[in-house]
Amino acid sequence: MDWIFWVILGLIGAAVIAASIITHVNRKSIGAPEQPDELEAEPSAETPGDTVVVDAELVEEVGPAAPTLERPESSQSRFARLRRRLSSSNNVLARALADLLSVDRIDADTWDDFEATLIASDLGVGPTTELTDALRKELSVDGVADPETARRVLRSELLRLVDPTLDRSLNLDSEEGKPAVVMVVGVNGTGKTTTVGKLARVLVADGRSVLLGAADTFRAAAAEQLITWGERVGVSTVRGPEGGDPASVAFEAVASGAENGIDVVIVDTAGRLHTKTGLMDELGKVKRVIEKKAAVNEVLLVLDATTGQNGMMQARVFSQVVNVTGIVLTKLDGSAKGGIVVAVQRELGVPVKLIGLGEGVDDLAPFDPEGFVAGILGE
Ligand SMILES: Nc1nc2c(ncn2[C@@H]2O[C@H](COP(=O)(O)OP(=O)(O)OP(=O)(O)O)[C@@H](O)[C@H]2O)c(=O)[nH]1
Repeated sequence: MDWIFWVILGLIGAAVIAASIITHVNRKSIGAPEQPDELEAEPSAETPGDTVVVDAELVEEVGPAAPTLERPESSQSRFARLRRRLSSSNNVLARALADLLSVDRIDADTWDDFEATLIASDLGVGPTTELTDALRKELSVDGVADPETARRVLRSELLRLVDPTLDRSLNLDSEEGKPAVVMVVGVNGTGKTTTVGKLARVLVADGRSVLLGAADTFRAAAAEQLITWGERVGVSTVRGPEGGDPASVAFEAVASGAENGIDVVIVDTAGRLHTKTGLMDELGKVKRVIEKKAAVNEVLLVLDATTGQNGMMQARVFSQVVNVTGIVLTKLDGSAKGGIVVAVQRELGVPVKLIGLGEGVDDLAPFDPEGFVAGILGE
């Protein structure tokens, strides 16, 4: 009966070899780069404790099901549409300014109301005082002597606060043979994944090749949501197993980007409360591990404009952990608090680079100070 045992053993062995060949072929067919099965990323000098086991077999790259058929809206018509929305979204500020310009007599109460409205729009105390002082000089007690002059002062003061001198362009210059890397960070539900999708679409329309990294491995649906965005805009997504190491997925995405000559890798990270130290440390690790492969060009902090001053706290903590290079202010369409633009820039010294004004694929625009102020003034 010994021979039966040896035949069964032989059959099992053959099945195992066949299964491993099929797995290998499948991996190649989705375009994942060849990686050693287990790669110990070298610990960097600055963070000797960071090691990450990159299990390439667990990370897969999912390509778009079909080439994208949609054509992005032209930037001109996108901006015109966004500006219309902006003027209605900032209606509290716009109304306060319009009220001030229309009263017959400006007394102490009128100024108090005006200041209260500016503060309620999240402009911050300092900028509110500056704006009010500048206007007080122009507007007489007996009302607006010359509404055109007042409006001009208002426009230039607002513009000065928003600061048109800041560099708001995305830095996408990368080393030869390496992709530019954009990390997208922020608390839960601010609009990170949506922003990654919209941004990928803008970059693809600009003629750049893009790869997405789903470094949100906590939430079951997060990677699926990113893959869906990737399919919409025609780019592939690197994902890992649920509950896996987010740093490992980010590393793999950047490695794949380098191997396949991709211009920009956008890494979506899990939403995390800025108050949870462990999660914030993990975010720092994701960035350091990426940097073992390529420099991180941009760390974009996504802030929900409707959360007001709480957004300021988030901004402070995130910028301590990862060096934030730009703010994406989402949901300005649903907020009456456009003043947060000024407050957050002042606080961090980091410019608002992009704004989200809706859930649609084309509802992301570069932040344009002149357009923003014109929107606030309802022009
Ligand atoms: N109105 C509006 N909704 C937006 C905007 N950006 C994102 N959203 C919506 O906000 C919700 C959350 O967006 P997500 O992109 O899933 O947010 P997230 O930060 O990735 O969420 P987590 O992964 O849970 O942290 C979704 O319903 C989006 O459609 C925007 O600019 N305007």
